[in-house]
This record gives sequence, C-alpha cells and structure tokens, in this order.
Amino acid sequence: MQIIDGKLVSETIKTQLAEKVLELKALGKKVPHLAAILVGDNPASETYVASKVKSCAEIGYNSTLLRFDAQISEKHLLDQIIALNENPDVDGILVQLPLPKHISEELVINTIDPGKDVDGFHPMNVGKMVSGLPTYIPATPYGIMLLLEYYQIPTKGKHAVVIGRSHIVGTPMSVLLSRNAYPGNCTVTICHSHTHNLKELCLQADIIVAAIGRPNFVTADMVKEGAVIIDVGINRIPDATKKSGSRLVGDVDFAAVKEKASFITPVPGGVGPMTIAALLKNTYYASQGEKVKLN
Ligand SMILES: Nc1nc(=O)c2c([nH]1)NC[C@@H]1CN(c3ccc(C(=O)N[C@@H](CCC(=O)O)C(=O)O)cc3)C=[N+]21
Repeated sequence: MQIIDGKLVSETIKTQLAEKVLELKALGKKVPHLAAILVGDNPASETYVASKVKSCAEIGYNSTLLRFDAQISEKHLLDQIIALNENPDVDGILVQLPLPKHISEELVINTIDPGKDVDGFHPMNVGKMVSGLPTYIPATPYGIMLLLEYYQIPTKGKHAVVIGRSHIVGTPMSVLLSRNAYPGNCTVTICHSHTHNLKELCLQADIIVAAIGRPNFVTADMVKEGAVIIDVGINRIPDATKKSGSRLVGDVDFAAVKEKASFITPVPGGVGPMTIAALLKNTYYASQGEKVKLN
C-alpha cells in the first residue's frame, strides 16, 4: 500500500509555478494575479481563502482578498465581480462558496468572466469540460487527476465509483475519469443518496472517489483488495486530545481501509493541498490567456 502524498505533489507543482513566475519577471511581464472574494465569516471558508492567498504569496503571484459581511446585497456583490472582470490586472476570480442564502450562487457564477473563472464553475467552462475542450477544470477534480498522473496509477478500463454528485466534485470527476485520455478511460459509476446498492458497487470498484461529506462513510467492508482510494472529505470532528478540540478526517475510515488499498489519499495532506495547487495552475493559465490542457 502506498500513501499518496498530496502535500508533496502540491509543493512540487508550486515550485514549478514559482519558476514560471521568475521567467515572467525576467521578461518584464506581469505576474499572475488572483482575486478572491469572501462573504461572511464562516471559519472554514476563512481558513481556505487564507491558505490560497498565502500560497499565492509563496510562489510570487499577486493576490487581492475582498471581504464583505454576510449582509452584502446581491447587487453590490455582482458589481464587485464586474469591476474585477473589467480590471486588466486581475487574471483569476474566485468567489468562495458557500454564499449566504439571500445571494444566488448561480447568478454570481454566471457573472464571472469565463476567461477569469479559475474555479471552472461558469456554465460555459462546464460545457467545454463536458465537450472535452480545453478549459479551466474545477480545482478539486483537477488536483485528483494530477495525483493519478503523478503516481502513474493505471486508469484505462478500470471501474471507478464516484460517491457524491456535487457540481464542484462528483459530477466533474465522473466526466474526467471517463474521458478518452490518461488519466481517464474508466467505466464510471456515480452514486448518491438514492443509490440502493452502494456497498456492492463499491466492492466492484478499482478506484473509489469519496466526496460525500460524512466522516468514516467508506469502511473496509466496502473496499476490494488493491483498490485505489481517493478521499475528498474534509470533516472536522470533536477530539478532546487536540488543543483546538477538533481534528480533520475524511470520508474514509483511513486506518482500516489502508490495509486493503493499493493507493490511498490521507486527510489532511491528500486532496486538500492539491485543490490549491490546481487553482494556482488555473490562475497561471488564465494569466497567459491559455486554458488547461490535461496532457
Ligand atoms: N469557490 C470555491 N472554490 C474552492 O476551491 C472551494 C470553495 N469555494 N469552498 C470550499 C472548498 C474547500 N476547499 C479546500 C481547499 C484546500 C483545503 C486544504 O488545503 N486542506 C488541508 C488541510 C486544511 C486544514 O487543516 O483545515 C488538507 O487537506 O491537508 C481543503 C479544502 C476549497 N474549496
């Protein structure tokens, strides 16, 4: 069994991007600039946005963090996005989700210039991804594809079971795993809350992508010997032994499942850091007027 080191791979990618920034600087060109919008004071969102901004600084990108309180009007938020769309110095725009209930996520995403939509959530970019055209790929599935490639994990003809059908992870992941390229060419089963025979399907899986948002959802009795396990979960659970009073766990019972897996991503240190690395790659492409080409 091999533990997939997402922290290491993300650092490798960040080092490559930092070198590209130095090249741009040497040519007297502008460095990539990511603008992040954070609405409200959800502590998890604050942590994620802070680590995105910190990663930008580490590799030499510019970043702007725009913070608004939860009561911001939808109109005012949309005006901010339009200003970023029109600002030629800004290459990538990220609106941290979830948003307060009075703001339409759909309207917000539709307002972002598709050329600056480094999250890959705009319907035009989703459409391109589904059509197999170069575009910005949502950061979490993109990060997982980069991990599969880095570890040279075989995917052709494999049965991949994706648990969860969100627009951010499960749906794009299933599209990417079934595309005609490497990584890809999997036979994909996408499971969700209405799936009856989840355990049987999982037992047939060569690759399981768990993106449900429930701690210890995938247990050892659901996993075939030698399966590849990708854990997208980020669940904070109470832990009295920790100073913070809580600890981070994924959707997979890591301790038991790792005994059966051929490859497994830990939480933390697996998919999470890769989400940030993939976002930074998208931002680089956006700054160069390019789209992501998955090999
Ligand atoms: N518009 C938008 N784009 C996003 O990409 C987006 C979002 N909204 N909303 C929330 C989710 C979540 N997300 C994570 C990023 C990094 C880690 C990460 O670095 N995790 C570390 C640990 C972090 C910790 O200790 O809390 C790890 O797994 O090792 C996790 C989760 C991006 N998201």
